[in-house]
Amino acid sequence: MLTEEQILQALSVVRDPDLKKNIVELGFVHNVKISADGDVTLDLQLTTPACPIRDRFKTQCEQILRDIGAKTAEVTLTANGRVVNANAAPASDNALLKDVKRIVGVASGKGGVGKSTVTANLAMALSLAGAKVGVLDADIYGPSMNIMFGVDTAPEIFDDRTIAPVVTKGGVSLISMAMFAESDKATIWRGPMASQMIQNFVHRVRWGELDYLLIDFPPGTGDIQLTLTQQCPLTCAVVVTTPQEVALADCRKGLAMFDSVGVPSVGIIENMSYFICDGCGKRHNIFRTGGGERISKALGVPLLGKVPLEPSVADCGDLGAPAVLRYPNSESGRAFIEIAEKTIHAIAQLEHSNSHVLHNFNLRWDEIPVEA
Ligand SMILES: Nc1ncnc2c1ncn2[C@@H]1O[C@H](COP(=O)(O)OP(=O)(O)OP(=O)(O)O)[C@@H](O)[C@H]1O
Repeated sequence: MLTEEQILQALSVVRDPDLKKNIVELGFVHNVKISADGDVTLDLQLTTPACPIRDRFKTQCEQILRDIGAKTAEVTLTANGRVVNANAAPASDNALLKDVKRIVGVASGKGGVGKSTVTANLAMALSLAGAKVGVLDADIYGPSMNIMFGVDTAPEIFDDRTIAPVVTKGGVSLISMAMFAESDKATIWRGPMASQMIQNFVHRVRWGELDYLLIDFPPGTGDIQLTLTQQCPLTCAVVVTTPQEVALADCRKGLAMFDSVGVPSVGIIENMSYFICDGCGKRHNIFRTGGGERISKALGVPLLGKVPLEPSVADCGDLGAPAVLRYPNSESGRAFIEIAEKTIHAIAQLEHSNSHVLHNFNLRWDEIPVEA
């Protein structure tokens, strides 16, 4: 007669390649039941229903249980307190995107330039202009879109493993990596897991009918970003920068990354361009000026607009409503509205030009000179 101890001992050879520990020490094994006839059932609790190797885990564990003498073995996969159907037929790859008219990647060559802030405000400005808009927060390093939109509800996950986005104030459909992480724990999305998760978000979310789906990219131009450009059927991209030389150099890398995979960049957005003092009303250029124009001219990618550094922009991020919704008449609010109009125009031009690749920088994205 098998014991629970023997079962756990035997299953400890199954390792999670991402977490580099075995499934018993990771606490994945629950509800071990051994019948008088030697039938064994147990639950295997996954960190995500989208675990890329969940089927392999199930097969491997059931085989081990039979090998050590179980008459029959049944492993039930669970995640987030629900049963995961390992054999559920996956939704056909782009089926749920069929009513999404355009997918726009929002990227930055480096972190901290305000890419997420710009994505949230651009989405809201497009929505306020009457478009149906979705946002996929794929910033695996610091998903923050749920905070920026003041959303704290979890999305509904259906039996067929599709997900319903959460609709924010102002009517934007939102899915964020943050909704799938425990808020009090640092979640490290490792390469393959992050990539699988992003694929699920793109292909398993019931986006419904959208005019624009904005994807907030992780900052930088590494492998993850490149994979994302290949996984998402992007219509085009916009790149966010600040006027600083160091940010501009990275902005070129971002543009060249999209170029290298044949995704046209329709514009550059310069954030934190200047500061207007609420005391003296004077405009202060904190960074050097003209950077956005220079890079736009050099690479032939339109500058969609400049957003000032304004406390209300940062405040809205903290308080859960994009500035353009709360202060549409502020300098930054007006800048975001203008940027949204120019983005609509740039995408329409791209669609009418019928050309897939607008630019040819003749630069390898990882070999960009540092000078702007
Ligand atoms: N125009 C602005 N005026 C004032 N504060 C801003 C502005 N743009 C961004 N910020 C603030 O700067 C900080 C960084 O912005 P954000 O998180 O959007 O950057 P990011 O480029 O997405 O960062 P990362 O991708 O590295 O996480 C935030 O605190 C945000 O509120």
